[in-house]
Amino acid sequence: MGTKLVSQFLHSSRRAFHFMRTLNSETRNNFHNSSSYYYYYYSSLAIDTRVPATIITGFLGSGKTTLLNHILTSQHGKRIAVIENEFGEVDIDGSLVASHSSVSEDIIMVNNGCLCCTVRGDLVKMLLELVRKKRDNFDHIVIETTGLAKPAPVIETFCSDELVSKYVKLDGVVTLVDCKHAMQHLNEVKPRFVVNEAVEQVAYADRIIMNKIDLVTESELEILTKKIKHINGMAQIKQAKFGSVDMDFVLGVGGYDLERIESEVECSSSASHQDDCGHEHKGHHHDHVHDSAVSSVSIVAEGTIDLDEVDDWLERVIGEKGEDLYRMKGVLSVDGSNQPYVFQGVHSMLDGSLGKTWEPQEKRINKLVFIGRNLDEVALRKGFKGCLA
Ligand SMILES: Nc1nc2c(ncn2[C@@H]2O[C@H](COP(=O)(O)OP(=O)(O)OP(=O)(O)O)[C@@H](O)[C@H]2O)c(=O)[nH]1
Repeated sequence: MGTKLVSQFLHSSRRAFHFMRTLNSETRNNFHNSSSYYYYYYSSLAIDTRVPATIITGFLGSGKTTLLNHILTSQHGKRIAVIENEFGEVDIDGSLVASHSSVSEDIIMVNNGCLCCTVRGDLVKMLLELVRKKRDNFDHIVIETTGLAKPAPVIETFCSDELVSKYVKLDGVVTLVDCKHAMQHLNEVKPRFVVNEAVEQVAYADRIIMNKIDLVTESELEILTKKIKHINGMAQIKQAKFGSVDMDFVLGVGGYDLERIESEVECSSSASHQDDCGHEHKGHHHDHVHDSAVSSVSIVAEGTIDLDEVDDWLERVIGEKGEDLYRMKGVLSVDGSNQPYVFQGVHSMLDGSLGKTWEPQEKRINKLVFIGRNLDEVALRKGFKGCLA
């Protein structure tokens, strides 16, 4: 357990490559009967030919199919394969989508049942079937989940299934929010140990579409935006009517690409609380909305970090909070290195590499964002401070 993977990586090699680490947490055991660390290396210098996949999620009726139709009928030059996930015997959404589609090669696969629980194996099967038999017919996969799906297991499929992650890469999670009804769902108090799907869908998003803005007032939108940013300070947000957003907002997001972490973390941390070096950053997003068990913590701090310390600290945080730690991203200024260390993670899986060399005039600032349940903000800040060189 004492392996210093981050430091080892930096000290032993200057080549940029990724690592993936899986700790022996309860979460991992649920998905993967592995009881030991699992390291996965591959060169980020190699061209990534894997097919990107987008997960569309959002509460019942929030506009997922409407967005899907918009994607299928927009001019983006991509051939899309769709995996639809519907309860019940009649595949209404599948036929809706098909009738709107302008591209004859669209491939639509439907399964009945919930992708997030009973039929996750089906998702793996469908993805593999697509890439094995029809790879030349499409450039991107879009998966529409049911409104009650928990996104975590679907995301985990891309990270933990070796075959899937060999051929398909998760591009991003796009969450539709029904502005008229979201607050009610987000605030719904669930019995202990029961997940609030609406909150989870927001928490895991890389992109959030606040849909149906025609049905609410400006002030309602403002309050809901605060609520959403409190839960997820990492995602980019756009308001829309009938899912009408630019295609580059939903396709080609690179939400899990280490190369994009710097710009993604930039967005989220610029809206953070007072930082650890004592001055404020604009755009406070944490305005104290009702406490929700799921929230974001952003840390912005000058100074350089000791990689061994960060390694230990992240290992501890993941070990203690793995299951409750939904997403994390960071850019770190490493003591003695002219390249930042960038990382991103889902639960106990962590993926990191060296970023592009700091510009001579660039201010080397550490930026980290955590999204999770019952995060201890004070402890996270303190833990990070302890890593400063
Ligand atoms: N007023 C208004 N209605 C919308 C908007 N976007 C979608 N709708 C309508 O909302 C209803 C639900 O939209 P869908 O796209 O089917 O939502 P969904 O998330 O796929 O629904 P489920 O699959 O049942 O979870 C449809 O009648 C849409 O036409 C919007 O921006 N404004």
